[in-house]
Amino acid sequence: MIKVGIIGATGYVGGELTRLLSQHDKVEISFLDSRSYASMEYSRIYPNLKNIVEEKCISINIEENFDEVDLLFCALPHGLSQEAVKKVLNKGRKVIDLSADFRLKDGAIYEKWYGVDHGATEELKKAVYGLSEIYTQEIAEAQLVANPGCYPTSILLSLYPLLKEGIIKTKGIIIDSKSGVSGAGRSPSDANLFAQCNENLRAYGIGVHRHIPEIEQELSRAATEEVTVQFTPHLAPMTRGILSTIYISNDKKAAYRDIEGIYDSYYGAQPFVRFLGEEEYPQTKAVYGTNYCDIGVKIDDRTNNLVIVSAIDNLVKGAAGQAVQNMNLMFDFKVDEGLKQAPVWP
Ligand SMILES: NC(=O)C1=CN([C@@H]2O[C@H](COP(=O)(O)OP(=O)(O)OC[C@H]3O[C@@H](n4cnc5c(N)ncnc54)[C@H](OP(=O)(O)O)[C@@H]3O)[C@@H](O)[C@H]2O)C=CC1
Ligand SMILES: CC(=O)N[C@@H](CCC(=O)OP(=O)(O)O)C(=O)O
Repeated sequence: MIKVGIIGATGYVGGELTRLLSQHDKVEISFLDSRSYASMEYSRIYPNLKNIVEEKCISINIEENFDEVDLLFCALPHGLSQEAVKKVLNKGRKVIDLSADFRLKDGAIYEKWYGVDHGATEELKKAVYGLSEIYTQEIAEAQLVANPGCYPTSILLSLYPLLKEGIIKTKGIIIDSKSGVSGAGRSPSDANLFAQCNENLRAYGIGVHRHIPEIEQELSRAATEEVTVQFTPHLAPMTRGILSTIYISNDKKAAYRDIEGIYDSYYGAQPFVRFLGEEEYPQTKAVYGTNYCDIGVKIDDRTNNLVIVSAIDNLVKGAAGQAVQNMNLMFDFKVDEGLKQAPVWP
């Protein structure tokens, strides 16, 4: 049994971490930190957890509360967890940060894309990028895991194996992703008002979205050469889910059976990546509330394009579920412990 604490526990990602951890047999939640709701019962904020999570929120004292836990989850907006991460590492404990602060290996690239200084570049060197199925061994040995972004998770699980095995081109990759509104977090904003999201679909951040350097960093590692991508995210009128559709011209003449073989060798023994083949296409409802990532592939001989589609739940595989999966790796628990829920349907 390990003790964990969550800071930023009242955000959507914190809420999802609490839901998943409340069902994990090897975990005891020590504290649920909140600035805004200190002393309030947690289930007043997350009514789905009534009679399941009895704790009240507290505003933690870093020095005292960090001594209680084996692992800290940081689910704060970017730029806010660096001091906490430094303290946890100094105390020799483990931490999983769900923000973008430790994902980019180069602090200068973080500063360019996020527009804020990086205050923990030494700690950055210790961070392991937490894409569970790809960096499994490094994550198991890590003290600091940088949990991937939601869009990057859906994209990298699809593309990393194919680039690593050299079966697709590194140039001209086009990615079109659609996200549910919970991807924007719980803080209200004009752009996320119901009347403006419902029955609406819109692109945003074309060529400037903050996940571009993260996607390119990891695809370049896979390909061992610089990879650039055309990435367009869209806000879709749904609560959860990301559907990514990726287009690459099939100039290397990849055959379906070779692609299937590569996915099978990377994910055949992994519980959460389901390869659907070339006849079935992933859909967000089929992974809703779960840690699954569904992937499908179509080779279009008429246009000479390879089209890859992937679906995840942004709050689970795209955030809290992948973090719990990483915790399982770090503490040598079964990889699917606490994550075995089947998706709801319809
Ligand atoms: N939403 C998603 O799908 C995903 C989110 N992420 C990342 O996870 C992290 C948390 O995201 P999410 O839960 O969606 O965000 P939310 O905005 O829903 O929650 C963040 C929480 O952080 C706390 N907080 C503490 N200090 C501040 C501050 N100065 N400003 C704002 N909030 C503060 C707030 O709780 P309180 O006031 O109670 O302390 C708030 O509830 C972010 O870094 C996000 O980018 C990663 C992958 C997917
Ligand atoms: C729909 C929506 O707004 N999505 C968010 C996803 C951000 C996120 O969660 O990513 P980080 O963890 O890297 O901050 C966005 O596009 O900014």
